[in-house]
This record gives sequence, C-alpha cells and structure tokens, in this order.
Amino acid sequence: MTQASARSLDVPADATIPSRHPKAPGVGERIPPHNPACRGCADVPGGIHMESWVDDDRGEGGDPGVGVAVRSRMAVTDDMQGGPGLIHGGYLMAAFDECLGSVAPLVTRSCVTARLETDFRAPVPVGTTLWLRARLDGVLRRKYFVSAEARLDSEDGPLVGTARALFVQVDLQHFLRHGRAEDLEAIGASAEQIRAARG
Ligand SMILES: CCCCCCCC(=O)SCCNC(=O)CCNC(=O)[C@H](O)C(C)(C)COP(=O)(O)OP(=O)(O)OC[C@H]1O[C@@H](n2cnc3c(N)ncnc32)[C@H](O)[C@@H]1OP(=O)(O)O
Repeated sequence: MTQASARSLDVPADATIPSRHPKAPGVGERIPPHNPACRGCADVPGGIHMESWVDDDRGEGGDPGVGVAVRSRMAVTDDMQGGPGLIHGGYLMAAFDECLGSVAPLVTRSCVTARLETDFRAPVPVGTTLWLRARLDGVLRRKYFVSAEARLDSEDGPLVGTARALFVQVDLQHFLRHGRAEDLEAIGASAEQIRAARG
C-alpha cells in the first residue's frame, strides 16, 4: 500500500458502522458540550456557539437507527466575517470540525481530528444560519471516517459546503499529556495525574 492510499479519506472496504453507544444521547436529543471551555460547542465568549443534536441516519435501505449522525446549527455572526459580508472560510471549517467531531463520541470515547477536507461550494453571508449534518461512514481500528454537508438557513436550504474527515480515537492520556495543566485541573484532573501522564 502506498503512503497516499494509507492516509486517504476514502472509507476502507473492510470498515464497519457500529451502533450508537447505549449511554449516548438518543435521536433528537441535544449533545452537551464535551468541554465547558470548548470554543466550538460551549457557551463561551469568542466561541462559534454550535448547537448539535443526535440525528437519525436512515442509510440507503431506509431502516431507522442503522447509522450514526449529527445535526448542528450555527448563527453566522459579524465577528465571523472574512470577505465583506461573508463568512471567513476558517469559520466554516471550524463548524464542520465541530459537527463532524460530535459523531464518533456517540460510539466511542474521545476522538481528535486527524484530517479534514472541505469543499466551499457557495458563499455564506453574515446574518444567515448554517445547518450542518454529519454522518459516520465507517470505522476501522481507531479510525472514524465521517462526512458532512452544510446548508443555508434551513435543513434543506442551498448547499454551501461539504466535508470529509478522519477522526482518530485517543485515550485520556492524550489530553493529560498535551493539554494546559490549569484547563485540565478545571475539569477535574489532579496535578498528580497530569505529572504521571507526562513522565
Ligand atoms: C474530546 C473531543 C474533542 C473534539 C474537538 C473537535 C475536534 C478537534 O478539533 S481535535 C483538535 C485537532 N486535532 C489534533 O490536535 C490532533 C493532533 N494529532 C495527533 O494528536 C495525532 O497525530 C493523532 C492522535 C491524530 C494520531 O496519532 P497516533 O495516536 O500516534 O496514531 P497513528 O498511529 O499515527 O495513526 C492511527 C491511524 O490513523 C492514520 N492517520 C493518522 N493521521 C492521519 C492523517 N492526518 N491522515 C490520514 N490518516 C491518518 C494512521 O495512518 C493510522 O492508520 P492505520 O491504523 O491504518 O495504521
């Protein structure tokens, strides 16, 4: 296998689609912030204030509950401006990262973005609302392949962007080893745990 194909975002033929974890929120339920300081999903100054719900991915056969999906909403505010009156592309990518990143934790523990590919299909004016929908396309070992689309002002509004991503499952050590100590302590990690993780 070449290096390029090993790192592709194409879903491998032997990937599977596991069910939602029994303790995960159910279809239609709001997904709570994974970190009270997250600039993606928590209600903090400077954040994008994304709201997300578990969606029902009916899959090609139309069977309810066979897949795992997330629906998200984000108001496009003045402070997200790039071109005059238009969203900065980085904010659209942040919106995709947050929506896509909410899918795998419905199945497993924490995952982080390893790769994110975005197609900007149409300009997004400030003052509109973005509606995003992401679904789990396949899982292989620690790798979670997901894809999403973004629409303007309603769930079936004009398509403004699409994205594919790979999330890699990590354990608590990832955060203990790399995160800023005061932020880890604010969510309950002890100084001892942090020291131990860093060796
Ligand atoms: C709590 C939830 C938070 C969610 C917040 C929203 C999401 C985010 O924005 S997370 C923040 C941004 N992301 C990051 O900071 C991640 C930084 N990167 C890393 O920490 C590491 O590179 C990490 C964890 C992704 C992978 O490292 P590591 O654990 O050593 O795994 P590694 O063995 O290299 O890779 C595992 C598999 O993924 C594949 N892979 C890793 N990176 C990539 C990539 N960029 N492209 C394609 N494939 C990749 C590898 O090829 C390997 O595949 P295989 O199983 O077939 O051999």
